[in-house]
Amino acid sequence: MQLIFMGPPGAGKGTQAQLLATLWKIPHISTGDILRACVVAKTTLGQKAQAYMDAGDLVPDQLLMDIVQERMNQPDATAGWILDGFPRTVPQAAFFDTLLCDVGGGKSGKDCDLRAVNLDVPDNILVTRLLSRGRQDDNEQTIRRRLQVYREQTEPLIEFYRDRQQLVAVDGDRSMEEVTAQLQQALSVDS
Ligand SMILES: Nc1ncnc2c1ncn2[C@@H]1O[C@H](COP(=O)(O)OP(=O)(O)OP(=O)(O)O)[C@@H](O)[C@H]1O
Ligand SMILES: Nc1ncnc2c1ncn2[C@@H]1O[C@H](COP(=O)(O)O)[C@@H](O)[C@H]1O
Repeated sequence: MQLIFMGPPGAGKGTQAQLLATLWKIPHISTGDILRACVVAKTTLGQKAQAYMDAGDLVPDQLLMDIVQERMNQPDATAGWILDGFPRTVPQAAFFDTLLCDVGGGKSGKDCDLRAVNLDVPDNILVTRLLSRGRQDDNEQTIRRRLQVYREQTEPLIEFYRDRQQLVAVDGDRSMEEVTAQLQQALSVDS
């Protein structure tokens, strides 16, 4: 199963991806988690990324492409994965198609079983959820910026995947259990 989880900050991507990846025994690959680990470890990458993350801006595409390329080449990523937080820009999505072609024996993202799940949640609910999550980038100013960046740079990917008939739209403004059930149904997996 090759899944991309999309949606605005606070939509529940990480929550659902973690749960379903455990259930389906495939890796949950969160670029945000990878970057936060690099910040904590004070790696060169973490030092480059921190200011962007604290401001609610996207980290430059090239850094993300390097991270994802390395991660997708690890042995546990051969049988499938849930990718959470990537791609987030049109250049990232184009890069990902090429990468899938390289690691997937010549089948590009367009031709493989990739599905892009979009979790839709209204802004007022997102802000409430994020303020109560209380991560370092969950203050009011950064949340507003992340939502703006999402609308400008990431939301266009919904049409990108819809045009390719790979989009699965799910209402994320439900309880966690209801969202999980919707996802299982939409992706036709019972367990
Ligand atoms: N269906 C839900 N109902 C209520 N709260 C939820 C739901 N799903 C997730 N949450 C809570 O909302 C917060 C944000 O969820 P989560 O971290 O999964 O979002 P995300 O889309 O991964 O966000 P980000 O892109 O900012 O990392 C968390 O505190 C989580 O517990
Ligand atoms: N795909 C990405 N492109 C650019 N920047 C990214 C990407 N994924 C994560 N980031 C940065 O990390 C924070 C937190 O990510 P979450 O997915 O919300 O945990 C994000 O605001 C970007 O600065």
